[in-house]
Amino acid sequence: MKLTSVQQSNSVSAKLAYTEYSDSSVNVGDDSLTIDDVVSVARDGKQVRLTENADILQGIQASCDFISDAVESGKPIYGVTSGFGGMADVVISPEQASELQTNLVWFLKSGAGKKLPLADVRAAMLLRANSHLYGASGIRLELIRRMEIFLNAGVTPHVYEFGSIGASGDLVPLSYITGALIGLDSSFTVDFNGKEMDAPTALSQLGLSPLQLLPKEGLAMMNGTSVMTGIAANCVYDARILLKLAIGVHALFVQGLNGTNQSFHPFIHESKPHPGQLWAAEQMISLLADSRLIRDELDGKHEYRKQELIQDRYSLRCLPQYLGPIVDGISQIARQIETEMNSVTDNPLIDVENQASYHGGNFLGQYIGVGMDHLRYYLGLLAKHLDVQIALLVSPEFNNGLAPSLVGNRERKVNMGLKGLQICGNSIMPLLTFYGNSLADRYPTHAEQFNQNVNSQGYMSANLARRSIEIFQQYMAIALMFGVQAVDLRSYKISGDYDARTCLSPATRELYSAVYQVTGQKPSSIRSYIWNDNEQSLDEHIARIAADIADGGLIVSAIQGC
Ligand SMILES: O=C(O)/C=C/c1ccccc1
Repeated sequence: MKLTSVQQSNSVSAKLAYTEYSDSSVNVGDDSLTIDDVVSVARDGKQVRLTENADILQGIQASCDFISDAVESGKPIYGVTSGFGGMADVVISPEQASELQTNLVWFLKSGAGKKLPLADVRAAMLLRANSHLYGASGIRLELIRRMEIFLNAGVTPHVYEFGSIGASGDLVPLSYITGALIGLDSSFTVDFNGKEMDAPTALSQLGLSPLQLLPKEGLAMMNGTSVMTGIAANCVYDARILLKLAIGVHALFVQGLNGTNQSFHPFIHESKPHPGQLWAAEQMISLLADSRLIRDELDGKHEYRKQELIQDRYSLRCLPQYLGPIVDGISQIARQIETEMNSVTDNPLIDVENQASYHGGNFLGQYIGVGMDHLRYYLGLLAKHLDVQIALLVSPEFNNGLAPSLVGNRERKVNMGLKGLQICGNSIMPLLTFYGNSLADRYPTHAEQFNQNVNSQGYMSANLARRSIEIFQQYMAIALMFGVQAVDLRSYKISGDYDARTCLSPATRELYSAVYQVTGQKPSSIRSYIWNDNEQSLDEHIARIAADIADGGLIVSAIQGC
C-alpha cells in the first residue's frame, strides 16, 4: 500500500497484509519516533509494535491505578471528577465518572467538511499511542493497543477536516478516533482496507468487543495534539522533498540560462556561514559539477560578455542567500514537530513517581500552528523564486540566447512554446504565497466560554499546509518541464545536440531523465522535449509529473541522493 499525502480519495484501497510483526516494524515507546517513521506507517503501511518494556507497561498501569484511587477517594481532579473546560465547576460523582468520558465522545462528535486523508488519520493514531506510552495519561494499555491493532489491520476511522481549534488538542477529530476504537455506535465509521463500514462491525471483524471507557480515558484520548501533529509530520516530509526538487530544478535552470557557478563559491558562503546558505551553495556546486552548459568560473575568472552582464542576476547569483532561511526554517520546524510527536499532550498529567496529578496545557498546539504557518510561508517563497527564474527563461532579453517562450521548432511560425505553461504557473505561484499567510494569530478569544481563549489553530494550519503542498506539486511539475526544455535548447546551442544528457552535469542527468520517462517521452538529438505545440497535451504532462511527485516515484528517487 502507498497512501500519498495528497491522496485524493479516502476509498483508496489499503491493501495491508498485516499478520505478524516483521523486523522492519516501527517500535513505539522505546525510542523517539521520527518524521520518517510516521510516514512509513501512515503511507507505506509499515507495521507498528508497541514496547514490551516492563517498566513502561507498569508505569501505564500505575497511572490508571492513580486515577481509580482518586475517583474512589473522591479527590478533585479536573475532567475526572469535574466537568470539562468552562464547566469545570461541575462536580462529578464517582458513579458518573465513567459516563462523563463516554459523554465526551458524544458531544465532541461535531466535525464538518470532507474526510481527512487516511494517511493523516493513521499518523494521528500512531502518535496518540506513542504519547500514551509515556505513562502520564491514565489510560489502559488495552485501549492503547487498539490503535496498534487498527494500524496493523488497515482500519482507519473517518475524521473530518473542520472541528479543531488546536487548543484543548484536537478534541473533535480525536472523538471520531476514540468512538471507533471503542465501537461506541454505528455512526462512527471506518475504512477497513478500502471498505467503508461502521465501527462496531469493524471491531467484530477484528475479534474485538466494544470497550467501556474508564474515568480519564476519554480525556486522555481526545485531549491531545496528535492529529495536527500527524498531518504536520506528513507535510514536513513532503516539504523536504519539494525543497530538494526545487534545488534540482534551480540546477537545471542555471544550466538552461548558461549561468555561472562562481556565485556558489565556498569562499563567499564561508564568509557568511548560515547553515542553510552553506548547504544550498554546496548543493549547487555539486549539482553543477562537470556541466558543459554553465560558465565554469570557480577559479575566479570572469569575462566581459558583450551585451550580457558580467555577473548573473539576483535570482541566480543570490540563490544560496535566498534559499538559506528556507532551509534553516524547515529544519527548525522538523525539530519542533519531532518534539511534539514524542510528547505527552493531554491534561491533567499524572506523575506516578510522586503520586500527584498536575493541571496544565500541553494540548495547546502552538508549535504546530506557528510551524505550519511558517512552512506554508517558506513554500510560497520557494515557489516565487522558481517563478522569477522561469520569467528569465522565457524572455529573450534575459535568457542568454534561447528562443522566446522556449519555442522548440522555430521554423513552425505558429509555435508559441511554453507560453500557456508559464501562464498556468503564474496562476499557481501567487496562490502559494497567499497560502503563506498566517492563521495562528487569528484565533477567536471567546472560544469555549472563554476557557480556550488562546488557541493555536494548529489543526487548520496543518490542513492548509497539506493543501499548499498539493498545489506546489502541480507547480513543481511545471517548473520541471521548463527545466527540461531549457537544458535541451541550451544543449543544442552549445553542442548542436538537443539531447541534453551529453552536456548536463552528471548530478542532474537523473532528474532530467526521470521527467522524460514519467511523461512517456525520450530525449532526442534532433528535437527538444517540447518541439511543436500540437504534438502533446501539456496538461497531461503536468498531471503525470505531479502524480509521480506525490507518490514518491521516479522523480523523487532521482533527487534522493542530494
Ligand atoms: O480546559 C481544559 O483543560 C479542557 C477543556 C475541554 C473542553 C471541552 C472538552 C474537553 C476539554
